[in-house]
Amino acid sequence: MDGQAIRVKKGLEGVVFDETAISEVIAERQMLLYRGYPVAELADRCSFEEVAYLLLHGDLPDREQLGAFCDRERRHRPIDEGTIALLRSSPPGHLPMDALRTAVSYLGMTGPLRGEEDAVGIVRKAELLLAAMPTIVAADSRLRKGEEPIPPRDDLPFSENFFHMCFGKIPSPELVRAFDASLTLYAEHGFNASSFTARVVASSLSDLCSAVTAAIGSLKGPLHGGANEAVMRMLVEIGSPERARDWVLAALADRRKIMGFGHRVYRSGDSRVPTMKRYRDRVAAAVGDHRWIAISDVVEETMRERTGIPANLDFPAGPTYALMGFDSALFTPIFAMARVAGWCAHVAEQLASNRIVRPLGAYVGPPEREVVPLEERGTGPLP
Ligand SMILES: CC(=O)SCCNC(=O)CCNC(=O)[C@H](O)C(C)(C)COP(=O)(O)OP(=O)(O)OC[C@H]1O[C@@H](n2cnc3c(N)ncnc32)[C@H](O)[C@@H]1OP(=O)(O)O
Ligand SMILES: O=C([O-])CC(=O)C(=O)O
Repeated sequence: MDGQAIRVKKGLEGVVFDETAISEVIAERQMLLYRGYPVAELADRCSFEEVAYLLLHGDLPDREQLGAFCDRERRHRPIDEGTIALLRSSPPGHLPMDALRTAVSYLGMTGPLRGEEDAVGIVRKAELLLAAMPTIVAADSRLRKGEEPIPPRDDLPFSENFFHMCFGKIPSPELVRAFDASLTLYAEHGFNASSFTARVVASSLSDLCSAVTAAIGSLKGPLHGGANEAVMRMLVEIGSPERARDWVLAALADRRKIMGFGHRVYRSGDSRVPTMKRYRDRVAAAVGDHRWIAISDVVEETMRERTGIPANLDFPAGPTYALMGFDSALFTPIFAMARVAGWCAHVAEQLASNRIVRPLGAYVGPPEREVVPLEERGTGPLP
């Protein structure tokens, strides 16, 4: 490389990859804006449908626009027999994130989601994915338990309908509101690993379902979206507030990462945590179960004292979903159901001003060497 010193940016830390008008993370103010609007205000004042519209279409909808958007979303909730058959044939004990990834990939071979992309058509396709993903997640969650899928209803808002498809009933408005707000908080977050993945795939002019399939794969990892499930496994393993401090100290002594803590961009606190905690606490009060909060408080206090590393969104979100009755294996698929709005907005933005993503690597392997023919390499029989 012209003899110049190369500085490798592991994990692309601090690298500005492109411009974006979708969201702004202002870490020093613990602030997150979606297209200029503070996410805490969006979570409190808007439905997830309004927020998804904002991310995909660029501004908050008026009533007419929202009505038309919700009509389209409700119309596209049912999934086809092929997708259901695919879920039915998934191996027993499979992970819901694997089922979701496979089903979205399958959708890319079918009907209106098939084919090439342009920045405008992509938003219509995004609406189809937004509508279909909850149906896939709910159907798979029931099939995994040996239960029949419950078809979506077209007379219910997004969050109510998801509860209906998972449980056959809708919980109290308090729980539905908290769930809806959590979707808003999860919907978008700049150039995080999964959104970056979606943009990289889109940059080769691949199709939307390929980009979203890859993004789901990226989200699944415990350093990213998979952390909300890992948080719950940790809280269950700790079991009681009395055991929490020693558990954390032992994990830190083993140099293990504590799930739901730390962030590449926020160093002094995740903008979304205060809002998510507020909803978590309301849900705990509504269901009368404060066990996970009591353990969480000790974990957080011990982390603050020993490392100064603050919690991220996954820390309060995981136990909130558990209190709502969801299996922990569903937490990351729920994250994906929300983040698909952000992923698709990123794919559209990438395509609107595309250049293929192609960074460099600093080669550290063997220097140039001559190829020795196989007959001269060792003495064993030739295959
Ligand atoms: C919605 C989301 O996706 S938010 C992220 C969810 N992920 C998690 O909660 C998983 C746990 N957290 C982590 O693994 C990390 O903090 C990440 C992946 C989020 C960020 O990673 P990075 O920016 O690369 O930070 P990095 O891992 O270098 O951490 C810096 C230092 O803090 C420590 N640290 C960071 N997070 C944690 C943690 N959760 N527990 C213990 N120590 C931690 C690291 O060990 C490292 O210490 P060192 O300098 O002594 O080696
Ligand atoms: O921004 C990140 O790196 C991870 C995160 O919080 C998110 O994707 O919501």
